[in-house]
Amino acid sequence: MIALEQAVALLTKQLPPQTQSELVPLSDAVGRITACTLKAPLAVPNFARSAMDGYAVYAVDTATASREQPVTLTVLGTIFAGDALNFEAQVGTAVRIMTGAAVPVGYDAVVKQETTDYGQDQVKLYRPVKPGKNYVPVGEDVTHGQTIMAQDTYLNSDSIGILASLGFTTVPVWRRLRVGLIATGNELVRPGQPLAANQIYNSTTYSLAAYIERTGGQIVVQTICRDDSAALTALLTKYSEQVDLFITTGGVSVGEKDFIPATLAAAGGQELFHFVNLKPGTPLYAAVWQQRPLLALSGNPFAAMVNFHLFYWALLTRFQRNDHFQLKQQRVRLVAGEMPASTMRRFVRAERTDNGVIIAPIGHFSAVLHNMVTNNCLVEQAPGQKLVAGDQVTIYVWPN
Ligand SMILES: Nc1nc2c(c(=O)[nH]1)N[C@H]1C(S)=C(S)[C@@H](COP(=O)(O)OP(=O)(O)OC[C@H]3O[C@@H](n4cnc5c(N)ncnc54)[C@H](O)[C@@H]3O)O[C@H]1N2
Ligand code: MOO
Repeated sequence: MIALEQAVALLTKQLPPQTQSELVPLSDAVGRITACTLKAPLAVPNFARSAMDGYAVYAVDTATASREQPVTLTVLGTIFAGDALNFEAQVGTAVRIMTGAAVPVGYDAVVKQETTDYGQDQVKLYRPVKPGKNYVPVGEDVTHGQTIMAQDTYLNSDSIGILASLGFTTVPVWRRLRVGLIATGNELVRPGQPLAANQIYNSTTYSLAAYIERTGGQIVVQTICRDDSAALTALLTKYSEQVDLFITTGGVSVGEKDFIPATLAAAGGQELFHFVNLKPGTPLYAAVWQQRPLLALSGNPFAAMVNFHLFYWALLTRFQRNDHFQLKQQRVRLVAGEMPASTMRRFVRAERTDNGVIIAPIGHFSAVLHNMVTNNCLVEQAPGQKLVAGDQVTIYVWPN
């Protein structure tokens, strides 16, 4: 049986970094990765502006100002944010100015109004200011031509505002990872359809689709396939040109209908591994088919999610060229709960809190899904290791 890390390396090798980019509207770019270096097409601000409501002045005129002996300056007029400039600055004068308004060329400081008499035609200044005080120079935030984002930068919510401040309306990003999701099993029914006797709703691919779409992937197809080689081969053939990665669920164990490995072999697929040294989800299978990786997850819903987390984020990280998508490992304290030893390396669902991680007393079967509402990470358990409260443990946390 292959080791987990070896299996991850074998599979990720089959999905090279994305080389195709696309332009997306700025409002759709959050969560995407820049496909080239972005440089500032203008300075921000691109005019010198006031940081305060007050009076634009020559700093030198204010040198002797004090409460007892104010300096009096003639006020040439008022400028608001957005106004065009029509004042000629002269020594011995001031202009009433509001925050964000352009400072007329010549003035080199702004006296904030609280240290004046708020005069309209003439203003008394009670305190000196140094050149540059309350004066925002061109390019205080960004200079013209500055590299604002390197290639392969993850665009967070703040990045969108930064690009808006520079006038971007579209952003070049790497194209999405296109995924085909196929749930196999004669017992599976799509939510919305009536359940016949002994059938269940397909749940796993709904979680997978939610994770994939939330992190910038595109679901090309999400469907149920009967336990039938011809049907599976037909589906793979139909979508192979449209996807970068196939993910299937079920049909990989040793049961008589566990037909995925045999189907792939018959269709010319090249097996990468079958059965990985982990629990749950041991019968995990992967192959390359028509130059595309196919990851076949265990059928049991929680086992499938463990399989998914341990492999998908590594694939996405490489494909989208950014560590944001990595499954993060942390060492934390197990504050409550325990787990008996397992002969195999095991991943246990747990709840990460501000104080440490908690393993619930029940609900650890691989067909149990409901408690993933509150469980939000996996705790690693080495073969033969018992987990008890107080232990330092390694947890795996998936990206947002
Ligand atoms: N004789 C043995 N039997 C089994 C072994 C074994 O080693 N020897 N391994 C068990 C383990 S461990 C697992 S995990 C499962 C994995 O089997 P498959 O991956 O082939 O999955 P299925 O048999 O198709 O399904 C298992 C279980 O999960 C339900 N299921 C499947 N797909 C979905 C879905 N999309 N949504 C919701 N539920 C799903 C399915 O109905 C089954 O109940 O094999 C054990 N057996
Ligand atoms: O892979 Mo199974 O879910 O280990 O029990």
